[in-house]
Amino acid sequence: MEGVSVKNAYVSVSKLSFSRGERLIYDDVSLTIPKGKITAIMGPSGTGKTTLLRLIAAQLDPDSGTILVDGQNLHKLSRTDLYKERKKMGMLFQSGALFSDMSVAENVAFPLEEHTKLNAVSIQQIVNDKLHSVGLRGASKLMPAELSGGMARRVALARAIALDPQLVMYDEPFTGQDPISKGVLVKLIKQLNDSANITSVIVSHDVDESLSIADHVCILAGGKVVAEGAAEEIRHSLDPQVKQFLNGEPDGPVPFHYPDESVSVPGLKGESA
Ligand SMILES: Nc1ncnc2c1ncn2[C@@H]1O[C@H](COP(=O)(O)OP(=O)(O)OP(=O)(O)O)[C@@H](O)[C@H]1O
Repeated sequence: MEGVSVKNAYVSVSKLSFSRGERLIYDDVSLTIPKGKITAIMGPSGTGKTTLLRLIAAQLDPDSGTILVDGQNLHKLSRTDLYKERKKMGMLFQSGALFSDMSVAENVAFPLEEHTKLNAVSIQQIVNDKLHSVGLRGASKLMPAELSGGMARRVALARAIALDPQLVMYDEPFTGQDPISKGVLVKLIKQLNDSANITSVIVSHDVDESLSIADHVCILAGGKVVAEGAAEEIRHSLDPQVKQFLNGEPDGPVPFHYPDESVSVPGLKGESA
């Protein structure tokens, strides 16, 4: 199912290979992230989903293959041009904690102060708008330590969209959130995607939450794309690997164990006994 043709690609990954030391993370992978839609990237732990986001953002370079973002190969750009292009991307990484010594408003203002020449009044207006869009305008003066986990994630989201990005990448946005916060985040991601015509990519283990808003789904395992297509198609897929993943079954075609060369079974590449 690799290399599904999708009209209006915002990100096109073509024949991507990438290794970390001896470990082949991506083996000739092609996939598409459609423009203006929400794409969910799913797959077992350690497959390389975060790595894929870092490759798309050109924080890492492919060993071979190409990644085009809005038609541009970011990996070939000069540092200055790459810096400009990165401003069009918002990233909400798991590790993207708020600055603890800055208020909520100062956190959201930070990218605007770093990357624009806007005056303080304009910055304040944008900060208010962004906080309003995540329902936290009233929290602008609070410090991160005064926020719940769900509120902190929403502030981080307001910061990620401060520069009006065309592409927003969310790495495990729902992790550690209670069901209510998860529901709020799901709605927010969908709302932001639709209202600002953003292209969104969600990397997540939360199958139900991701599938509830995804238009396009890509399931990765063992260095390959095991399934890619419309969310509806994937949900009804009869492919055993897809079913194993969507149903959270520990045993199936996708190995549970991290590859261990010392006990690998001949003929089963990347699978341990
Ligand atoms: N900086 C690094 N140096 C070496 N190996 C790394 C580095 N970062 C990640 N890896 C390895 O690359 C592989 C893919 O990691 P990645 O974080 O992309 O997986 P993931 O699918 O996002 O996992 P999870 O769902 O558990 O977050 C893992 O085997 C990991 O150990």
